[in-house]
Amino acid sequence: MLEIKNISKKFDEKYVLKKINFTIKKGEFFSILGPSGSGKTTLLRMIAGFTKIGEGDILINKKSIKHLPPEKRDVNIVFQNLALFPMMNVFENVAFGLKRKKLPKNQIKKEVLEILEKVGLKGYEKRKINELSGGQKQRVAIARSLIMKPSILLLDEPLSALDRQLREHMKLELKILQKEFGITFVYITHDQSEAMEMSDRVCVINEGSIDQLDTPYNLYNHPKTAFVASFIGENNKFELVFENNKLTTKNGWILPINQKAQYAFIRPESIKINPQNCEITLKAKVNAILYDGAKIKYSLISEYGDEITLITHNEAKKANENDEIIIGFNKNDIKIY
Ligand SMILES: Nc1ncnc2c1ncn2[C@@H]1O[C@H](COP(=O)(O)OP(=O)(O)OP(=O)(O)O)[C@@H](O)[C@H]1O
Repeated sequence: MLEIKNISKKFDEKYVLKKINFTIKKGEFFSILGPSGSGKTTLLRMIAGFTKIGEGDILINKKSIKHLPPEKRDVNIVFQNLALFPMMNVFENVAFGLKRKKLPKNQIKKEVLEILEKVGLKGYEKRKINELSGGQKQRVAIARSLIMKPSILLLDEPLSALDRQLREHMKLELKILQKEFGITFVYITHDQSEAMEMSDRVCVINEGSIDQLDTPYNLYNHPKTAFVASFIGENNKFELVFENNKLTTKNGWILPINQKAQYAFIRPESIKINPQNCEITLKAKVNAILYDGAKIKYSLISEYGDEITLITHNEAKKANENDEIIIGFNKNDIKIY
């Protein structure tokens, strides 16, 4: 339903977006993920109509929206700073768009009360915005957008101001609301775990270009570039040297791969302690251990001096600090770029 066609954008003679192409399906939870400055907000503002589309076009339901003003685009946006009206109470904030549409008073009341119940704010109608917690403000902002029943809701880092626990909770709530309303979400974030956990598909942007557009599963298991391999999830990264037909790390560990490459990656959970039957084994020393209940993270130094992180999930501790251990993994676990 939303097509981004060959979009490029220059600011001060420098391209911040380069030939961006993708299509978003109706009802999809779609994230645009990238580091700070990669061009995410610029793209979102073009969809919303706040930044002029330079080269390329944007289509909603096959019609170009290039020349439509923001209010005619059937999209709504939840800003990072929420942009709520501080002088109005919760009811008035949520009712704002419907009032502007001049709907009858009793219909506005009915719809506002319905949506407030859905976002868990029943009974908060008369509260002032500054009398709400961060999570409650967030829900008002979302209710205010959802009530307009846009085809597409754009969300620009909407959870970034919340503390960790609330953010975790709101991730789940957002996902549930999105499914319930069946609205297409375009979600901007620099936080890979937010994008991975909530999205149907994620578009990874790096320096203005798409590195990979894929499902969270494929981004994690089949990253197409070294950037995606290091940006998504935890990964062990090795810089490589190719000499005398041998691929080695800078510290001299020879990889069992007869091919030129610049980087190798091995996921921390692919590496085993004291393995039974792994194709590759190395000696390593345990430098430090981080325990968080669900997982244990071991920071190791291999016999060649390479730093390696190993993660086990919900298992008893298998080694202590300063222990000399054997670690192992299979050839398939090594991804090269
Ligand atoms: N109006 C503007 N004039 C000039 N340069 C701009 C303008 N808006 C954005 N830029 C530049 O374009 C680049 C992309 O910015 P953008 O805000 O889209 O990135 P982002 O990925 O959303 O980053 P963040 O996560 O930090 O918000 C940055 O280098 C930024 O400085």
